Amino acid sequence: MAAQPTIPRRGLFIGGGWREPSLGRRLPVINPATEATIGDIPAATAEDVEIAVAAAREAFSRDGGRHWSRAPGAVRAKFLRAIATKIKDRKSDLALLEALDSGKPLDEANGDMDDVAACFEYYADLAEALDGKQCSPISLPMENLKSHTLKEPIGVVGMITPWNYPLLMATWKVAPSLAAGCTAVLKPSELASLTCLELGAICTEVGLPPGVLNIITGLGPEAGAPLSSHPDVDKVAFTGSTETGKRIMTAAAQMVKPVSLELGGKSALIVFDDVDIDKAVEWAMFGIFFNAGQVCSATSRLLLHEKIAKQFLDRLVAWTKNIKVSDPLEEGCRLGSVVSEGQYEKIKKFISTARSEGATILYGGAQPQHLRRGFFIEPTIITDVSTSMQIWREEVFGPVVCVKEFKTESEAVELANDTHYGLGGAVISNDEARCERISKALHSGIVWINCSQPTLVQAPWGGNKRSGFGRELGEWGLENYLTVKQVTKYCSDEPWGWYQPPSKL
Ligand SMILES: NC(=O)c1ccc[n+]([C@@H]2O[C@H](COP(=O)([O-])OP(=O)(O)OC[C@H]3O[C@@H](n4cnc5c(N)ncnc54)[C@H](O)[C@@H]3O)[C@@H](O)[C@H]2O)c1
Ligand SMILES: C[N+](C)(C)CCCC=O
Repeated sequence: MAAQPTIPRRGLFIGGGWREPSLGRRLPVINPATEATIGDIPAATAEDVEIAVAAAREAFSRDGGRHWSRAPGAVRAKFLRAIATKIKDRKSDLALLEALDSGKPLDEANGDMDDVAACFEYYADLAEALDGKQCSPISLPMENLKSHTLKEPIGVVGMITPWNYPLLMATWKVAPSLAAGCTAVLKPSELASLTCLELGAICTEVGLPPGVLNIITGLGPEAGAPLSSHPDVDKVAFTGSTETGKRIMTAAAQMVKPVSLELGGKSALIVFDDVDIDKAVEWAMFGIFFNAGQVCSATSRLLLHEKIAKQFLDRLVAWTKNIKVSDPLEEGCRLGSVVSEGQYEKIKKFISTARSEGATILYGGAQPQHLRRGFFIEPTIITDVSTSMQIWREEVFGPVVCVKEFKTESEAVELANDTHYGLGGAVISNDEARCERISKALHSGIVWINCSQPTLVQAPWGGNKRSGFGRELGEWGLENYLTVKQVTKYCSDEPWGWYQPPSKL
């Protein structure tokens, strides 16, 4: 097992320095795998939001923006690359903090840190490329007018993020917004904020100009709500539950403030009868047991062709029994604890409701026998599910998959689309044409073919329907933080000629 680190005691990161929260309150940090309190984080309130937003505004307009918001992208790229380098240098201690804070296996947390560094590097490249995209001419059907566009940073961004990938979800917003020239106030989830606070320490080490990134920790209603409704925040970027997303959107609407919303999901994985069963089983497991199913795009509804359903489920159970469920720091752990007692109780309730509604718990459904402390839930497979059951309709956000059989391709598509969500979807089949058809038929922002979950920083990420709108990652992620200005110039020696000039006396 990895050695337990000392949990750094941090304040709020505002204006390039650390501040105690105005009301002096702190929130406990609980290791969900042991239930032990391992540290605490500051609890920001509206007073702190005020100070953080002012710091971000001052940094945005400092020296007319010469050092940040209007500086060449190449200047900002230098800072983003320096942050990436520090993340890599500190990879093992950041991964350890992430695992202790969230309960995810250390191997997964290490992978997350690689993704964080790659994201900062990717947006460093895009910041540089932005310089070459300025002053793009617009083709016009006349000679006397010339137009071009400027891509400008949207301003001060409020960012509110969840706990399932604490530093990675924050990075998906911080890296592109800083690349664009915005300044930001980040409010990570109160359930897992440690690595985001360490990002503050890294910003200091790389000499990021004060106030460009501010990080305030605290509860949603106390710190998140005043941030989302603050009149001096130009845009709110949110990742979290659909319920909170609605609140954010309502608050932002009062100021006609743009929002991007990355919300929940109930994605389906469709498996046809022409597949290599074991290969497909492993993707089905990765789609729902990775990060204990606490993944917005988790393929939590498994649709099996009736001809292979029995054999598939037998193999799925056999493979699932083989998952190492343990303390996240144990070598080879593949399923850690869920993030908190609240989530643990919520997931158990979903399972008991499924049972009481007539579904069968084919495997799992309880706390593992060998782990009596910590918020662990066995990987759980639920069959005999009908489309009216809660387990089919609602996001569990835990290691729980529900299974249905289908006969035809159109039935599979209909079942997959039978949800208010529209984040992800996946199909496994050896028939390429069928996979193409299904990728077009699924009502979702992401489709995986012959896999589930691989995520690339270059490709757009986001959902339709109640999974939100806007796209993160790739060049779409940068556009989220840019506003396009049209500049039009009259360039003729002739007068405009609409009004009669006054007669000369
Ligand atoms: N679409 C995506 O890319 C994506 C990625 C990760 C997670 N998610 C979704 O996130 C959810 C799990 O995360 P969670 O439990 O942290 O979500 P949550 O909505 O409870 O919390 C998310 C963030 O919002 C804050 N918050 C809570 N109430 C608020 C309020 N009234 N005003 C402003 N901020 C408030 C929280 O403090 C936290 O920082 C799941 O539904 C999951 O699907 C989506
Ligand atoms: C693709 N990842 C890395 C699992 C991240 C998904 C983000 C949403 O939960």
